Amino acid sequence: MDRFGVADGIRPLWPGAVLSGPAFTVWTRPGDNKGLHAAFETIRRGEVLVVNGGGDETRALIGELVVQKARALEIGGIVLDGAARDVTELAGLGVPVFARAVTPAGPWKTGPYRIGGTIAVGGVPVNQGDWVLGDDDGVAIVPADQVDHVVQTANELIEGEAQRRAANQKLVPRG
Ligand SMILES: O=C([O-])CC(=O)C(=O)O
Ligand SMILES: [Mg+2]
Repeated sequence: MDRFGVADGIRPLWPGAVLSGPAFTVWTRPGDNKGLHAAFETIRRGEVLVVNGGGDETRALIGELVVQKARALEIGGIVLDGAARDVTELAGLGVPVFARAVTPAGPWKTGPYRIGGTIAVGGVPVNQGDWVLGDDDGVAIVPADQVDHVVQTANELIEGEAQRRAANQKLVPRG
């Protein structure tokens, strides 16, 4: 995607977290998680909860209890342009969670919020149903209408990288 689509400043909260699934979008007032609880009323198995929390780093939108809910509902994971807490427990729960920051301070729970529609995470636009990918390097968003093209291009890149890897293995020291 010409190096676009990568969410700036959004990091995995535990090593080895891997994420792949369609976006379920939420906008929330910075530091307020009422909209996340509302999202859990309709989000479906495999969908990735993607939240624009205004990039706020001072109040955790989720922690162990919210992620326990996510695990029970078998959602694909959580991506926050905002903060989280309880990171030690998150690693044990195994739900892939990506966020901008970690803070011990909890969230407000009064709203307002919006569910669905176009939001942004890390400066990247996200629509309901866009494909969300995450690993130890960070998060990328693939627009729904580009998924087929990106998968094809990625397979070509994988093939090219296999050739580069094989060529690298043939290198020997000079002199
Ligand atoms: O209190 C909250 O809403 C966030 C939190 O720590 C949890 O989900 O465990
Ligand atoms: Mg907690």
